[in-house]
Amino acid sequence: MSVDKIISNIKERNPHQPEFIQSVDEVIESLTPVLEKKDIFRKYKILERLTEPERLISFRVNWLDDNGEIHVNRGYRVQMNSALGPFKGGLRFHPSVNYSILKFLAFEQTFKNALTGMPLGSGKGGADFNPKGKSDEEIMRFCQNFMNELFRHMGQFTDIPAGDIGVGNREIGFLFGQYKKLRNEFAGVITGKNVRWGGSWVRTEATGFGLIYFACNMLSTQNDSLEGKNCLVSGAGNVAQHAIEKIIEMGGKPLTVSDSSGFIYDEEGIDKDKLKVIMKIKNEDRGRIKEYLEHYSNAEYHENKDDEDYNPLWDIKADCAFPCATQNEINKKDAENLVNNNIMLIAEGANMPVTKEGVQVFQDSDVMYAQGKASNAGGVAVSSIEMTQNRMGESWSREKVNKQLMNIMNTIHKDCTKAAEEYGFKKTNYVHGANIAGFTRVAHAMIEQGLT
Ligand SMILES: NC(=O)C1=CN([C@@H]2O[C@H](COP(=O)(O)OP(=O)(O)OC[C@H]3O[C@@H](n4cnc5c(N)ncnc54)[C@H](O)[C@@H]3O)[C@@H](O)[C@H]2O)C=CC1
Ligand SMILES: O=C(O)CCC(=O)C(=O)O
Repeated sequence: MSVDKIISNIKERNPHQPEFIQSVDEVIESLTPVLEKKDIFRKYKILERLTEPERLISFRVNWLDDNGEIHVNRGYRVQMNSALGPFKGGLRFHPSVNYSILKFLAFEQTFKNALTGMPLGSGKGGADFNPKGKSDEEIMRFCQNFMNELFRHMGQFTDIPAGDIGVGNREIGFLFGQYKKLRNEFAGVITGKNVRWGGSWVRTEATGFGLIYFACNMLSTQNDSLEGKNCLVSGAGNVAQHAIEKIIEMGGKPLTVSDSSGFIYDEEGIDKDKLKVIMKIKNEDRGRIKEYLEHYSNAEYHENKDDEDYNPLWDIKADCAFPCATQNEINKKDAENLVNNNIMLIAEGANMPVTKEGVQVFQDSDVMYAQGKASNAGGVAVSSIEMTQNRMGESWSREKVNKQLMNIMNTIHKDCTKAAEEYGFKKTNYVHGANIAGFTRVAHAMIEQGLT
């Protein structure tokens, strides 16, 4: 069957799932030469099998709000692919969550987890629950009721969830507590746990730190570094906060931070003290990023407007851009603005933050561009390190884990450049490199394990 026919079949089988189709489309151009060169991948129908989850779970989550009113949400787990290890990937709590979003995330996770070189299958889950404005007690009740069903499908050798948008340290605590209660076992079944009770050092920071380690690798191909570079960062959550922390440590200057209402532009740069303020606003007060102005009135705040067809954050002149908020936050016009303003490097902290048309703009330019599959893989890599520590009953030092994270990001960078070159692409074409390297690793495992 031709590659085109494979793709049209996948589209027909998954109507009304635009994000999922987008994520599949994004890998096709990279994989076409691989599928054409290696018959075996077509014979074993690897692409068809990779795009069909091994298992889809959907369930009702009832919970009581603080006024005693009952609410009903929908919970999900997409168990995507277990060729390389148990299903592994985060949980997202956001009103937009549906099968299309979770299947795109789980599909990307397959490539990403393969790239880490660790024994990790792929999955993703979550609920269409909006944590915004909920009390701690409401969040706890929601997490407990979510786990009342999910626990049946998890296990340290089966499926190990973690956090994602709307699921941070607080939620992981409530989810783990309920799992422990239901199963009567203290096991490494969730990652991102507090270091005081089974978590790993550096897991909280890992995605943001890993992103910046990867970007440093990209810059080093041009004999350059982050020192003195102006950086645009979107998001203000886990990934954005720790990306900013590492940019500062590497001598760069973060200029922006954002949430779903708008963004802050601080021309003088966000330093360590300002980052502490952002962390307090977001992690403790659970407030809006606009509150930054109450502390630093020199900064500018731009409120999102419905009628704007581009995001002015991406039109600020800078050297590097790190989208760390959510999918499709950079459209074609944003991508053109970045390129026209001579951005050097874009590395994704978020999953699929650039639309298909935006990706094309980057691919047609000279800008260095890395997709999240490669550049944000540090989070799941340290999750794997947390799982290893849990199984061994050990707790490794912060320095040891951080060093491993750095080594993993260096290796992913090397593997991407090698795979791109092997198939005749430019060495620094990280899009093709990551897709090919991730695909071939998981494809061989699927073939070797037979048609299960
Ligand atoms: N937490 C992790 O370890 C990993 C997260 N990711 C990805 O990174 C991205 C961010 O995740 P986290 O930081 O964990 O979540 P988070 O919930 O801690 O933070 C998300 C941030 O994005 C902002 N945001 C959400 N929608 C937005 C919008 N439409 N416009 C602007 N800002 C918006 C939120 O206000 C929040 O500040 C997601 O794409 C996630 O899938 C990727 C790899 C690992
Ligand atoms: O650490 C994990 O298992 C999940 C990380 C994740 O959800 C992601 O890489 O997008």
